[in-house]
Amino acid sequence: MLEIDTITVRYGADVVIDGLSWSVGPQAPVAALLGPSGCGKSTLLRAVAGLEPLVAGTIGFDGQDLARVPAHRRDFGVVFQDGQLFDGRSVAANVAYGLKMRRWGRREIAARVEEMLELVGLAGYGGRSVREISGGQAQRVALARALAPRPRLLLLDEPLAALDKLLRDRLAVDIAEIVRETSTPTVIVTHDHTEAALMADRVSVMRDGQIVQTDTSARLWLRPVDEEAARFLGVTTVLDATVAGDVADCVLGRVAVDVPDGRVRLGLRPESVVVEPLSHDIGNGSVTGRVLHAAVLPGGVRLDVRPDLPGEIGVIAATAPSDGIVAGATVRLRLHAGRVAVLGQRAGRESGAGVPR
Ligand SMILES: Nc1ncnc2c1ncn2[C@@H]1O[C@H](COP(=O)(O)OP(=O)(O)OP(=O)(O)O)[C@@H](O)[C@H]1O
Repeated sequence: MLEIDTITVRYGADVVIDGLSWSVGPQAPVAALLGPSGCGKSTLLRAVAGLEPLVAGTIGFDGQDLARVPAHRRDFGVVFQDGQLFDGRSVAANVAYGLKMRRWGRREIAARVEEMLELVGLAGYGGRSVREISGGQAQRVALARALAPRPRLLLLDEPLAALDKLLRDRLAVDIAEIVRETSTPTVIVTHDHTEAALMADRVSVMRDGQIVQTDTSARLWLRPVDEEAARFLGVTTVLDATVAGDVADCVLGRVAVDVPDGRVRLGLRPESVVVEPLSHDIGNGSVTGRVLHAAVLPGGVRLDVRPDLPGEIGVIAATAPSDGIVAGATVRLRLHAGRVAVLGQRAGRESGAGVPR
């Protein structure tokens, strides 16, 4: 569907997209572009939309080179961070906008607007002014407006960034369902991993104007391509380890992994390290440590632990299943198999066994 081939985009002398190639195909029609602020995500999206000129390379859609197709002829729907609704107009007039531009008939427009408002859960809101709706509703209206003309591709630029976390996660799931229901291939730009995982079939990590990794979110968490990607994806500690027969051995003990024998680097998030009471002698080469800080969160306890190890390993972020463990306690650390990332390795062996898909 979407084929981006070695494109370069510049703002003045600054190269923002640098020889980037990327594609979105029918096997994974909802794709997320995930990356830190300023890496070029919006610029890439704007280039696809036809809003930024290319210095080099090509963008094609369904085999057609888009070089000479202006933005309004691409049949792509775009939703920006703040929706950019037409202020002072009604919800229905906003959704109808693209249809009027395309000279749809009155009755067709009315039916399509109603259908779209139903789809985004805003049936009955057509007559309201967009000043009288909430931020979440405004983003739904923006989505309805973008989807109404049946675009060939939907481009979402941080569509939920202005909303609070709870609403964001719920709307992310809703939007993912809506674009699948309408079979609209979609590119979502975000810097939020949860949003990317909730919405997309495939996630591409972007850095300094380049795509550094494309994978399912499950593989991305377990096999980040390098330390920078791992840290961006929530890894807090990186340790050297040696793998022999599907077991990685590191200073914090041993853990099952699914990579070939040899030296590797493990990436640990708080969920990768589980804290047990000292009385649980779990063997397996586990180490002890002292809890520096404990915070009770809805999903368990988040801890900072200083392991009883020589050398410069530093403080480890860890989790405990219940809140009996307090600052000052001496505890045992256990690595959680299946939640430890291995850096710079492709997932699994031939079968990829043991790696969630
Ligand atoms: N119109 C512009 N003129 C000059 N420089 C720009 C322009 N738009 C963006 N840039 C610069 O290009 C780089 C990439 O910006 P872009 O908005 O694509 O990043 P992003 O990954 O989408 O960031 P964010 O997540 O903060 O929106 C940044 O350094 C930015 O300052």
